[in-house]
Amino acid sequence: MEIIEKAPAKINLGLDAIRKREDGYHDLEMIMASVDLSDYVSVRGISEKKVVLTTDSNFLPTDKRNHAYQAAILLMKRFDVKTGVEIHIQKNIPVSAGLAGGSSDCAATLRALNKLWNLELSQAQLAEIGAEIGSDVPYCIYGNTAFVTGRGEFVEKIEDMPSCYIIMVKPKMSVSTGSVFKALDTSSAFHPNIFLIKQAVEEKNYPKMIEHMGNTLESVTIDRYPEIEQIKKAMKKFGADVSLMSGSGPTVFCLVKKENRAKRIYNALKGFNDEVYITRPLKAKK
Ligand SMILES: C[C@@](CO)(OP(=O)(O)O)[C@H](O)COP(=O)(O)OP(=O)(O)OC[C@H]1O[C@@H](n2ccc(N)nc2=O)[C@H](O)[C@@H]1O
Ligand SMILES: Nc1ncnc2c1ncn2[C@@H]1O[C@H](COP(=O)(O)OP(=O)(O)O)[C@@H](O)[C@H]1O
Repeated sequence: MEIIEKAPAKINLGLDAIRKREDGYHDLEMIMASVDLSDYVSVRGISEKKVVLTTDSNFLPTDKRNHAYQAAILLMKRFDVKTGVEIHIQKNIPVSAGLAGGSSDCAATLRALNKLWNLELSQAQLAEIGAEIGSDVPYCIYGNTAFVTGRGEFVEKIEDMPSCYIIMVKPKMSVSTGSVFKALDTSSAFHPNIFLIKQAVEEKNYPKMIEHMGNTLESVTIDRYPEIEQIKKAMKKFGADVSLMSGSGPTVFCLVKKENRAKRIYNALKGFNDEVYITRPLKAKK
């Protein structure tokens, strides 16, 4: 039996890194939203007790460094599964981009294996297991628009973000999340008001949402890669309502309400960037 799970990318509409904790992680407050750009993870049971991972991407490890591989090994050990699995990742989300591609693949693998191995784990249990692999995995188990706190393990589903077009630019460089957090000084950093972004999303108030969107990590990554600021400015110049870096970067996204303007911005950005995507927010299944 083959099971295929969709693994969507996320953007951070708001990210506040509040303080560094004793364990080295940071306490965060985030508004996250899934977008319609997805990897696809397929799993197929095999009789031999092993994990075999393949992918169509040249940029991914296929061994224990892969988050999907780690998910399979963790479930296998914890629930004493006697058989094995072949995992294939169809990769569409850019890697090390601030879009949580690896975490989403991990979450999709957990969901798929929960079905394949009849483990009957709840979303909360899958999220708890996923937190052992990465901070963004619990959110990726739930997906859609959410208010996320702690290290990333507390996830509260909220209303879908207002309908709009999202244009994303992935600059060439890759950014290590750990190195960005290391360079962050929370005492002097900008702290967006996440409560107001959350309120705006709940009220479906697009103007209020874009007014308050912000990301504490943005200036850290921009200090290292000033071209992120240039992309942000270009997006605004071409007519975007708001532009922001996602997560630890380097992907920059902008939002716009009107389709014709979204297409114009996409085409203008394509003129001087190789990797540009036009997409929309994913809607929660009712
Ligand atoms: C910043 C965010 C925002 O959505 O996204 P990305 O830019 O990675 O997409 C996430 O919090 C990233 O989550 P994830 O990529 O899973 O991080 P992890 O593998 O758990 O951690 C990588 C490193 O980032 C730092 N880290 C991560 C999460 C957190 N709350 N505090 C931290 O200080 C730690 O130094 C850790 O060693
Ligand atoms: N399935 C996967 N997809 C993407 N990256 C993965 C995966 N498994 C492990 N990784 C590793 O995780 C790191 C972060 O990748 P990714 O999740 O794409 O970025 P980000 O956390 O910035 O959104 C990279 O070093 C990558 O090699």
